[in-house]
Amino acid sequence: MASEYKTRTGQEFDRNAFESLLRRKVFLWQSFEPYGATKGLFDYGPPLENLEAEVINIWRDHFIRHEKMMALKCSMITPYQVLKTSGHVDKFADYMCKDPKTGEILRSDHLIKDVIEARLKSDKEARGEKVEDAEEDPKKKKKQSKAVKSAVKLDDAVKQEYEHLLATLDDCTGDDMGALIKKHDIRNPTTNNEVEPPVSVNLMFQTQIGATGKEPAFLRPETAQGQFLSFQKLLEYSDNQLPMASASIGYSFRNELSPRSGLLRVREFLMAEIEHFVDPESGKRHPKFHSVRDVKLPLLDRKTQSAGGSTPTVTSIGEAVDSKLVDNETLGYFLVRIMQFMQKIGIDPAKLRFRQHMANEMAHYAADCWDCELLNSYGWIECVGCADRSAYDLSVHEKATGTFLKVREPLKDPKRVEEWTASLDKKKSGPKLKKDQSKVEAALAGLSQEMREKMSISMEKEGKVEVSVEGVEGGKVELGREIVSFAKESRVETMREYTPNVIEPSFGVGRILYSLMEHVYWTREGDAARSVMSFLPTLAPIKVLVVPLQKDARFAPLLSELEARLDDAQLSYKVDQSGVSIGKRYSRNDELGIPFGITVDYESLEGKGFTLRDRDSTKQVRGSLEEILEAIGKMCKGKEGWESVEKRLPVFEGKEEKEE
Ligand SMILES: Nc1ncnc2c1ncn2[C@@H]1O[C@H](COP(=O)(O)OP(=O)(O)OP(=O)(O)O)[C@@H](O)[C@H]1O
Repeated sequence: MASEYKTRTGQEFDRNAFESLLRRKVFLWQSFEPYGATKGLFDYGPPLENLEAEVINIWRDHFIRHEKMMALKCSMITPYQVLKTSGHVDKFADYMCKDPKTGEILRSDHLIKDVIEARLKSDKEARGEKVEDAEEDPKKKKKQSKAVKSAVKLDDAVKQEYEHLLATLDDCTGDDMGALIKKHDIRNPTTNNEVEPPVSVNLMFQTQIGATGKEPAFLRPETAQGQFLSFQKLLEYSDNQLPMASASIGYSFRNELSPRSGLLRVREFLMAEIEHFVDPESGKRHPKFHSVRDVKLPLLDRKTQSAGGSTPTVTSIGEAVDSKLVDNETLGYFLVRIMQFMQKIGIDPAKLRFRQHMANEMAHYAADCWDCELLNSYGWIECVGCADRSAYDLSVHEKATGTFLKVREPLKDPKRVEEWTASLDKKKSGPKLKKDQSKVEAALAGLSQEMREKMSISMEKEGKVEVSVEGVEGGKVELGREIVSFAKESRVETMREYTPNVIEPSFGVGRILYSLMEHVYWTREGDAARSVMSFLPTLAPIKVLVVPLQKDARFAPLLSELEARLDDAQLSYKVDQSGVSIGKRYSRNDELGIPFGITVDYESLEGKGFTLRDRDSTKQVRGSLEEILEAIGKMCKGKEGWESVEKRLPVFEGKEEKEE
């Protein structure tokens, strides 16, 4: 079946040819190859390492500099207690099923989804309906074809049940999935073996700090927790002013059960995360929202998805926020800025959409959540998650550590408040409560106003109260009026205290890089062997290719001068002096995505300048060294395009391209 996924020039995308280019040009490979390669771990060679650095530079400029964010570098090794409090120890897990005969581990939800989707697809084929095949992962297709060998028509009721099952799979517990696997006879598609019931496996890599083993820790699964725990320092740095945002670029680690699809699901990956802290009572407005109000975005909302649709509606962010489709201005502002970043690095706008999370995909505390998805040959892939984490993280860390993680700001209009107080007479309570004293104090401090009022009435009537205290024998302590007293007091409140809410755009750099590489890949018309990586000049890993026309010692002084000038201009370059034809040299460097080529020829020796070649059009112009360097410099800064250079400098009718 023809792939739905096309290259930028509308050609069929050939994943094998693309992957072979990535290998040939050492963009990336599986880590530790001589030892048999480790799944889910990749090494980047020079082209990809440089590309990543360029993308990160643009990210820093686009977000950190432009939005005045506070860049942070927090530790990757994270104590157990931090991730226990954040909920990762208990909840950051996936269910797996084991094929008992082969030992293969399958992620339970992926297994169910793959098998049920295969059955639905085969039902469509049996009914003679068109099968949409955006997901062209060959491994997945192979699994699907193994799961269902020939087209089988399903009962209407079964079909409906399957569709419902897929829509609610995210809500399933491990036991639910176990029951589904049994009920629908779901087996390992590769072996057709029955699988063992789902078992929950935490995705964090565990380690320990120091040699005693007494301080368990994890490699962080996200950069966010370090940023939350730096909150008070950030607030001080921003002169106690909200909104404020921090940003962190660093590695995260997830022991994925079944890493697959190359860079898309790996075990160690670079994240770029922003935590934007905002006053919840401000309606989460954003001071710069007016500047993006009219920008249109492709939004695939919840309602469309529940009706089985997958086509986004192009809407201005102003309308989307006004209609509450997007919950608030801050979230909306970030969706626009994410799209603008993607455009800046050369992502194909037709292969980008924002998908709203279904209610069952969001964390219980999240107010709204949108993923920026990029289309590549594996389908639509989440590359940036943009979530409203509300006040959850700061609140839980404050509760667990007693550290003040709130904002305190003066009230414009101080107000008189009446409050019930609960005071312990420590001199008298000490001898009675002994080691439980501090626990009782904490329990009294945690009593609500309503509770304090009720207790004051009990105290009045009975002369004693019973207080629930965590960590004491029996969980309760009886306190008499000689020890504790309740009173209604009036005071003037001058400060407001609140826990900020957090909007978090979280970028997976590897997924973006992979999608970008697919988006810029194409082959020259009529010659599938001549592939090109059309990286924008602003982020191409190498900016200039220098090619002397032939191997000739007379070119040496000019080449040295050229290299010195390129170094001076801080332009990365590669000199290709190999013996092959100039056309071949250009062709093989097009695969590295080098946007410009300078040819040194015999006329150059006579002081008649150099030719400058544009990778995408293969057109050439001629100019002096000054003119050429100026043009390249401007194009690499995004200040000028090739079309305008072509108007300024005389076009050169070179014969290099034909000299294959
Ligand atoms: N195993 C992984 N390999 C590569 N990138 C990842 C991986 N897990 C997450 N990411 C990236 O980090 C970003 C933020 O992480 P987040 O926790 O929101 O992902 P997620 O919802 O767990 O992803 P998924 O549902 O695909 O596992 C994702 O949008 C993605 O780009």
